[in-house]
Amino acid sequence: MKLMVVGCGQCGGRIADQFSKLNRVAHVRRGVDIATNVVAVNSDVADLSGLEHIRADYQHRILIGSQKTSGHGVGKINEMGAEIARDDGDKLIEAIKNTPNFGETDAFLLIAGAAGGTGSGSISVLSQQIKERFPEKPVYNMLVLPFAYEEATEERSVFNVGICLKSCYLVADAIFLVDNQRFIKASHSLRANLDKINYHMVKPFYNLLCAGEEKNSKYIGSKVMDGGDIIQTLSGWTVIGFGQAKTPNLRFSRNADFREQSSEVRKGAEAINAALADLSLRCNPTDAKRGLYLLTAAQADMSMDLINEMSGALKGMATEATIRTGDYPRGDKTLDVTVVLSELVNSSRVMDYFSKTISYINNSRRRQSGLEYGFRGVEDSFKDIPSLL
Ligand SMILES: Nc1nc2c(ncn2[C@@H]2O[C@H](COP(=O)(O)OP(=O)(O)OP(=O)(O)O)[C@@H](O)[C@H]2O)c(=O)[nH]1
Repeated sequence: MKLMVVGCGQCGGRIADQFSKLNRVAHVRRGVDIATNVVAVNSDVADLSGLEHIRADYQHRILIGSQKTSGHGVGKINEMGAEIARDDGDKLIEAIKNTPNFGETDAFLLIAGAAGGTGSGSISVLSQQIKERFPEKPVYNMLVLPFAYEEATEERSVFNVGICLKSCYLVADAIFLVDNQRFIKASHSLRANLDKINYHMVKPFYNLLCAGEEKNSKYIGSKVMDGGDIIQTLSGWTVIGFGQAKTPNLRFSRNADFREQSSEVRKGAEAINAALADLSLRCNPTDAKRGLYLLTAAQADMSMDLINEMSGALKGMATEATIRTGDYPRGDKTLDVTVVLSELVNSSRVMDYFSKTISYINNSRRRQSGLEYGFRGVEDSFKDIPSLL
C-alpha cells in the first residue's frame, strides 16, 4: 500500500520525516516504495528547516500563512491554524497534483500534534480540501495527544485537542490516535523522547505497507495483506501497535517433537500480546469493531498452528471485531506482528477530552459573562465543541 503522507505543524512534520526515511529504507532494502510522496506543511520556517529527510524545496516543505504569521507559527491558536490552511491549502493541492506517481497513491495520511496550533488547526481543513479534490481516495489522520505535563500547565492544550478531535472525526475516514505520554522515558531528554516516539509510531507501518508492494515471489505471503485489506479495516478511532517474539532455533519440521512445536506456537500469542501492550493509545480491545494483524517471519517459522494460535489470541481480546490477517515471509529469528484495532467505540480517552473541552468552554464563558453553565454530559454537549470546518 502506498501512502501520500502530509505532516502538519512541527509534530506532524517530524513524524512525516520519519515516514520519508522509512520509504527510503523500504526502497533500498526491499526494492519497494510505500509512499508516493511525503510533504510537510507549516507556518513556521524554522520547523521546516529542521526536517532531515523530506526534500528541501517549496513543493515538499510548504510554508502557509506567511502573510499572517511572518513565518513564526500561530502560537497554539489552532483557529488561526485552520484559517491559514483555508487561505493557503491550494499550495498543498498543487504539490499533490505535481507528484509524478500520484496515480499510485492508495490513501492519504495527514499527521499533527492535536494540542498545537498550526497542525491541530490545519489538519482537518487540509483533509477536507483533499477529500473534495480527490474523492476517490481515503483520507486518514494521525493525531498525537499531548504529554500529561502539557495538559496540566496549558489549559489551552486540552481545548485544542478537543476541537481537533471533533473536526478530524467529521472529515477523516479513520484517525490513528497516538499518546505521547504512553511511551515517555522519564530519565531521557524531551528531544530524545520525541525522537523515540516518532520512530516508534512509524515502525508498525513498515511491514504493513511493504507486504502488499512486494515484487519478489520469494516474499509474497500465502495470504497477502494488501491495500484493500487495510482500507477495509480502517474506520473511525484507530490504534496501531508492533510486537515481536524471538523464535527459538528449532524450526517447524517433521523432526520437531510435540513440546518443541507447542513452544513455537506459543511465541505467536506472545508476539500478539506484545503488540497489544504496545498500542499507540491504551484502549479496551473489546471496543474495536474491526482489526487486523500481519505476521512477518521466515517462511519456515509460519505454520498453520502458529497462525491459528495468533488469530485465536487476538480474537480472544478483540471479541467484537472482524479481523483480517496476513503473512509476510520476510525476516529471520523473530516473529514480528503489526496489530491494528479500528472503529473503536466508547474510547474513554476521546470522551475525556470532549468532557474537559466542554468544561474549558463553560469556564471561559463564565469568566467572560459571569453566567453559570451546568455540565450537560458528554453526548449532549458534543455539539457545543466548536468545529474548525
Ligand atoms: N510525538 C511527538 N510529539 C510532538 C513533537 N513535536 C511536538 N509534539 C507535540 O505536539 C504538540 C504541539 O504541537 P506542535 O506540532 O509543536 O505545534 P504546531 O502545530 O507546530 O503549532 P504552533 O507551534 O502553535 O504553530 C505538543 O503536544 C507536543 O508535545 C514530536 O516531534 N513528536
